[in-house]
Amino acid sequence: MKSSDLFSRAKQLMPGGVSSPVRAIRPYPFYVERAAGSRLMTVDGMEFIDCCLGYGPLILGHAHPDVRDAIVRQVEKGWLYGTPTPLEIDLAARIVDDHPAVGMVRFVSSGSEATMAAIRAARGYTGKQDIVKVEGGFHGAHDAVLVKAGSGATTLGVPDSAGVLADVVAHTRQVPYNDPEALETLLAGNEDVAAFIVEPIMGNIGPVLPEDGYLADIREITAAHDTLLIFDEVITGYRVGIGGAQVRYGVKPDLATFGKIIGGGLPIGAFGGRRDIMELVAPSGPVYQAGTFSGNPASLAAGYATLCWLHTHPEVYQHLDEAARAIEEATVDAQRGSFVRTGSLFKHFFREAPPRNYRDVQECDREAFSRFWKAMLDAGVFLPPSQFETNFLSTAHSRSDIEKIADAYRSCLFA
Ligand SMILES: Cc1ncc(COP(=O)(O)O)c(C=O)c1O
Ligand SMILES: N[C@H](C=O)CCC(=O)O
Repeated sequence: MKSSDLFSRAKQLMPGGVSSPVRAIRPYPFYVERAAGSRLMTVDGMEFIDCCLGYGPLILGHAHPDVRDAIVRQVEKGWLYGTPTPLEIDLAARIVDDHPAVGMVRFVSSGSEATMAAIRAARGYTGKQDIVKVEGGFHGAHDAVLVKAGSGATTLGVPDSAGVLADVVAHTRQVPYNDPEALETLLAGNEDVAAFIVEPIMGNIGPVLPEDGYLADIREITAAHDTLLIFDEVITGYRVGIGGAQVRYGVKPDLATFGKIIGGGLPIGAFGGRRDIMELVAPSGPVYQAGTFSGNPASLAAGYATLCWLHTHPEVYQHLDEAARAIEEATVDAQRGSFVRTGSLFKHFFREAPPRNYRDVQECDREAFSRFWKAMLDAGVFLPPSQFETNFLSTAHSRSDIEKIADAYRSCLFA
């Protein structure tokens, strides 16, 4: 069956025809039959260079042999036990060793669960009720954070979701990114804030980068007001380097959340941080958190294989950075717009100056982005289909892939 026919059938069976809203490309999404390395192969016989990479987890590309072998080895031994496994100790130790801010970690099944539980732990620890998030920040699809949420929520025009109780979101305050004064003002006027949750590099409207000193400032401000700082590293964890943004920028949050890369492409999430906070999580403490699939052996195996590979090839972060720079160089003469990149995260914004925050990103010319995105697809490059999502590179992108992506940028931006 062709993609168009599959989508017609899917729409009869699933809301919008998809399992996650960002996938509902118009007029219909392409359906993937298989993937390898940097490529996606569709049921229609098309092949695309993939710069979406499952929205970030696949830093080693599709079906990396080490990760595939680890999954197969695990699956041959069974894939759900409902008991502890040695693997979870290995992965926990890896994450704890790599992150000075993380003394203990709990595995869950998604990034959404991780942020939900981290917020609960912060409330349990502080005894305070409110949280602060950044406008345009995306921390998954649970009630407390679906307020001015980035990602698909903004792309589809529902940054404040229907169905979320007003009483719940009354406890979620907002500040603009890159604005430490706004945070200081808010915390000075509200003593009931348990945590400030922030993507250290905004990945769900961007990337939008932290200005010099911003992360250190918010560390200082939150500490001064007895508010916990939560870094949501679901995208940045192992993406911007081993140790994520907290190591890269040298700022220690109280709690951190992970997902994506730590599962090597299988479902996972984790939250961790200071031991005195994490000790409050059940069964050692009263903050309840649980899950049938938490610490799923196949996900742990895929994640551990991915992190081991990154540890034995630390030079890849430099290579990925150079690859993204090569793409940027292809856009230097762009008549309009701005290119933002850090490591293997990159994006061309249809706005004169690089955005500093959500309000800036919303000024982008979305129609121009849509035309550009379609032209890139026609040129054989699949980018996430929104001005509000980050593009990714993987270690599977060859020099020739990067040249093709750069050529496509050149022709599609100037077309
Ligand atoms: C920064 C961030 N936090 C949390 C999430 C939620 O993760 P998941 O989709 O695994 O629930 C995402 C992505 O969706 C994310 O990008
Ligand atoms: N931006 C989201 C995660 O990072 C995209 C994933 C999704 O919503 O399906």
